[in-house]
Amino acid sequence: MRSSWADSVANAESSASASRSSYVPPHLRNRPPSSDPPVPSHSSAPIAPAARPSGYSGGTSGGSRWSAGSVRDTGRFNSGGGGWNSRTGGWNRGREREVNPFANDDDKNEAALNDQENSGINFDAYEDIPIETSGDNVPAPVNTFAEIDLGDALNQNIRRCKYVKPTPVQRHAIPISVAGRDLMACAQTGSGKTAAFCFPIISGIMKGGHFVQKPPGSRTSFPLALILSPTRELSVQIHEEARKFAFQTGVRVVVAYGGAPINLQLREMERGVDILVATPGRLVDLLERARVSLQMIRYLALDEADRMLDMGFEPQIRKIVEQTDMPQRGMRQTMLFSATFPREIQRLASDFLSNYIFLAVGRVGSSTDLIVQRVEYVSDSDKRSHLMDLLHAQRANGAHGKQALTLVFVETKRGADSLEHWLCLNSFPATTIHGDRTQQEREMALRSFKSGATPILVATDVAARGLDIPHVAHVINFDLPNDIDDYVHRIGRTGRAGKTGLATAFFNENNSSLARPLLELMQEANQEVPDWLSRFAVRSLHGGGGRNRRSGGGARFGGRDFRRDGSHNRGGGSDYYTGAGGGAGYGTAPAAYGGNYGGAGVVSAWD
Ligand SMILES: Nc1ncnc2c1ncn2[C@@H]1O[C@H](COP(=O)(O)OP(=O)(O)OP(=O)(O)O)[C@@H](O)[C@H]1O
Repeated sequence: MRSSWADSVANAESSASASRSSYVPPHLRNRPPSSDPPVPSHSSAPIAPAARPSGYSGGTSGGSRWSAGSVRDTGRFNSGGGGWNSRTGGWNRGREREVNPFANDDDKNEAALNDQENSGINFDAYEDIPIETSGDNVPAPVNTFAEIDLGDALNQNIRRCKYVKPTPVQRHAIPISVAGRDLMACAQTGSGKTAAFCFPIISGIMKGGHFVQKPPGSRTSFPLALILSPTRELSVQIHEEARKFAFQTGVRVVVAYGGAPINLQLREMERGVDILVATPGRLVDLLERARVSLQMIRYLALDEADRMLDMGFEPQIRKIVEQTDMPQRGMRQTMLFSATFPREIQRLASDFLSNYIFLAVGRVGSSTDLIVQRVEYVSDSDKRSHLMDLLHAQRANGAHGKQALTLVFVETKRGADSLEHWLCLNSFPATTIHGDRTQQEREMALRSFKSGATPILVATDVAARGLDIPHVAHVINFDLPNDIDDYVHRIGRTGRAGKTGLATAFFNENNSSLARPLLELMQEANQEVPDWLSRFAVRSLHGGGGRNRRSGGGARFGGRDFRRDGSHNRGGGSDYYTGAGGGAGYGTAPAAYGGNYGGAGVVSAWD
């Protein structure tokens, strides 16, 4: 497990001195020392520097400071000699030892072996999931990892991770990406999307031999792949996973995110970076300091892509993708992944993609039926005592402690602190994660929760997406979100990788607008819907409420590629599915979309 940056600071001196003696600059790692400037290999790459359109790198003198450092280096790259593409043995061929990312997993692996943690994934739960693909010449799915030539080292890591066979999204997405195609993929929470975008990237870099490193003397790094995610914790998690997948492949993965000392991250990057995992804010900072150039990017992955392209992030992402030296679409491979993909976001996302394949595993925006969903009518003033009842019942059932973590979502940061305080006063050890806490506190809270030391985590939406925390048995929506897709992500912190989970929501009049989408979502997942919720849904419909965007819609399997809707390139009109299953009233006003992000006192911890 990754330690917090505070730990890193504490360890920095010792590790720095330990590594100093054995440090080999990246550009010298796998070949005899030479004075030749480095030249990247483009042998099988989809992009050649010469083919890059002019102008996008801002390559004029006095141009954008974003690319100032890299423009100079472009010339150096292009003018150098060859011999740089023969790095196959990875870290161990150099003098620097690669830290074994599985080392801390030894105990966990033992336990996993016993309870068959990963190999015991309940694949039957996924077998009858409907799958939709659209686009030109969609590569055929595979049934086993062995059917795809991912490379020996990566295959070995897949075995180390105890992934016996690919999940449905992996079966479809990996062959598509390995074939070099752009992809917009939507698959349920906890269904293995991280590996679905990491494997093709790692394998592609290994096969291409494109181990570009920065030219000697340059302080600018030139990653080949960029993985962006909306939160610091998710970036850390993707980095941890990717490091496992990339172990001994020669592919080096580095993470950069806000709230942590940038110098440590810069130092890591200076040691070489093939895959950069980052939050957008920190990446912009690195670009502005000219410490990273995106001109060698051949793989771009956006995790939680719909969040990355919503109102809060879209300008930053556009800046990163369209106004830096990153190769244009078609010249790089772009992969977008999420469990939810509203149609209007699909439309925005298509700006970043070229001749892409759309993949939906399950209905777009649906929740998995591995999660038992309960909704209870609780007035605001009763919420605390109701929560207490639930927690007491859990404790009485012995369902508390290390094997059963409870994640409680609230609306505001202040609300999170106050609920945590109250829980602790009532002898329920709790901690919080939200945007007003320092990054060190956030990481400590997450560690304490994961370890079971503090089995209740009170969180704002900063913990809603992507976090893969084993043993979260219960997600409680103490305050429901305004948006049904946020609900889908929140409850998706349980019921992951084939395991079952429980989600309880406290509903009252203040959540009326969510009644209808919630009811539909629950019906679709074969959940028991209380009569009173149906009445709320009907009332909200007649009263003009229930206006809540849906990711898909449709009676049986309505999640689909927006391109299939004949109206997709018509200007104006509703951007929202109405759904064959009686989705009338879902066409929310554009102003409402994303309106719950970043509002005063609401969610502000997005990085
Ligand atoms: N083929 C596999 N076999 C067994 N376990 C797997 C496999 N693929 C992924 N997993 C495990 O499943 C869990 C969920 O994976 P992951 O976090 O990638 O889900 P996700 O689809 O990205 O979820 P979210 O939508 O919440 O971000 C992880 O613990 C991961 O290690």
